[in-house]
Amino acid sequence: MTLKKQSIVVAGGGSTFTPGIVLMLLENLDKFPIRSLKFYDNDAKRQKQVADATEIIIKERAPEIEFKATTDPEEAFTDVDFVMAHIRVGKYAMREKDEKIPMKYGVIGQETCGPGGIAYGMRSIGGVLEILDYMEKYSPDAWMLNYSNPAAIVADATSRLRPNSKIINICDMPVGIEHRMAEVLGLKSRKEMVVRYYGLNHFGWWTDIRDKDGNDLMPQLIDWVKEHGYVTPSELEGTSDEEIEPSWAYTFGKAKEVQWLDPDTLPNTYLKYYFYPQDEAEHSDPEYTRANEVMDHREKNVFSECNRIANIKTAEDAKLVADDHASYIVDLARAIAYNTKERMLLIVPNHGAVENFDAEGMVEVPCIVGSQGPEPMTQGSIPRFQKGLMEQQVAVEKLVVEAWMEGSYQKLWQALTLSRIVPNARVAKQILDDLIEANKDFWPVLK
Ligand SMILES: NC(=O)c1ccc[n+]([C@@H]2O[C@H](COP(=O)([O-])OP(=O)(O)OC[C@H]3O[C@@H](n4cnc5c(N)ncnc54)[C@H](O)[C@@H]3O)[C@@H](O)[C@H]2O)c1
Ligand SMILES: O=P(O)(O)OC[C@H]1O[C@H](O[C@H]2[C@H](O)[C@@H](O)[C@@H](O)O[C@@H]2CO)[C@H](O)[C@@H](O)[C@@H]1O
Ligand SMILES: [Mn+2]
Repeated sequence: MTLKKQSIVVAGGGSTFTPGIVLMLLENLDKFPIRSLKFYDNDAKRQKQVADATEIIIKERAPEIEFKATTDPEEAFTDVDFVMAHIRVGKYAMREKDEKIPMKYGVIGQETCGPGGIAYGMRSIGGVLEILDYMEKYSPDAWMLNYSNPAAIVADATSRLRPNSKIINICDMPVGIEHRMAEVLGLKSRKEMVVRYYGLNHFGWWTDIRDKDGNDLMPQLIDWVKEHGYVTPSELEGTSDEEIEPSWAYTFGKAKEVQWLDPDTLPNTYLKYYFYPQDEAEHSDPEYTRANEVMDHREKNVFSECNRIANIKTAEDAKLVADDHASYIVDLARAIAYNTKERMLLIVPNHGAVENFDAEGMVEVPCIVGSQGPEPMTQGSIPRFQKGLMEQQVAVEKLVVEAWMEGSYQKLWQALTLSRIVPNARVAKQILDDLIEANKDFWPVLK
């Protein structure tokens, strides 16, 4: 059967993750053929560096694909089937502030959790809605597959403000962890596992993991994780060929302490910020946070490699890589384009998938994905511990969205106060007032 050729726009063309997605798209042309690839960004200079390298990569590996990079929404969003979005409103300069401002008050600052995530959410909602609106104006039948963070807040905002839009919010953390689980189990690929999982984004638990024959893999995994977290055997032995930065190594190790809270399940790594916020604050350097690490490593590496490719005019020895992050979004696009019915974890309206949880909460659960989009799979009732945590966290996320919609200072103060990461309402207010000052070019005015 001949597969229909697809037209893609990557929104946030200047993202450090764009080259990985391009490479993954090129590696999958037999399963997901492409006729047109476009980049869209509101920072022409940043995007051009990635685009110049991409132009060379495409010329060498798939010259039949039409490629264009633009800052013009009409040109970008006209005649597309998929928008693959990963924008960062305020870029790393604002991520650094999200992380450092809470630290002034001894509170951990994080990209997607606690006060940092709340600040980022208040910037992202408008940017993501703008892109969604461009898509619906210029290509009303297209789907938007959105990685832009903080995915939990963005997903709640898009489901409330654009309830009929074809947007699916996604996260690569579960597939990143599943990749590690597969290594612990000695499997060739994470795709050999069938999982049950529930939670909010960056706030969830695996309840069941089996191989394709139905054999239960949980006992073996739990035995490993309670001792080593998600550090892999080869990392323990020092024989791993996957490069990992110290902060991620610490996170994967810390997961064991997170797992102890519920010995029957396996947790998402991000729960460490909610269970051990003081440990995280103590472990962080307020002068050099993850944003600094990313700017010094991933951003430098990706942009210097793109610039090198553009200078030597060949990508034959390119050192850019495609990982689970890229394979996940390409698999999702393929599932929709060709009705593959792949089982994938996605962020969707609950509507009963978690039986005893808010029907309007955006939950992360396994879904069967076909040309109509995701069909969530029911995960049953959840225990009181997880339900209590999720009720509190979903209220934080919904209050942020309401604060953005209504321009409400009070609701944002409530959101910060309700976050498990913030110790009390007074500290919440101090952090909020500093965040308002730092975000005056991005947030709606709060009254
Ligand atoms: N959901 C996930 O699991 C997951 C995983 C990895 C990265 N991410 C997210 O992907 C995004 C990109 O991450 P990164 O580290 O590569 O960031 P980055 O800063 O390198 O790239 C983001 C790009 O977005 C552009 N941008 C910002 N606002 C825009 C707007 N309004 N319209 C168009 N373009 C805009 C910037 O100019 C920049 O080029 C972030 O939101 C990050 O949190 C999500
Ligand atoms: O601090 P960063 O920018 O490196 O990462 C923050 C993101 O972390 C998760 O994505 C990881 C992923 O889990 C890992 O397997 C690998 O692919 O790197 C990704 C990005 O570094 C998380 O899911 C994202 O939401 C965060 O933005
Ligand atoms: Mn994520």
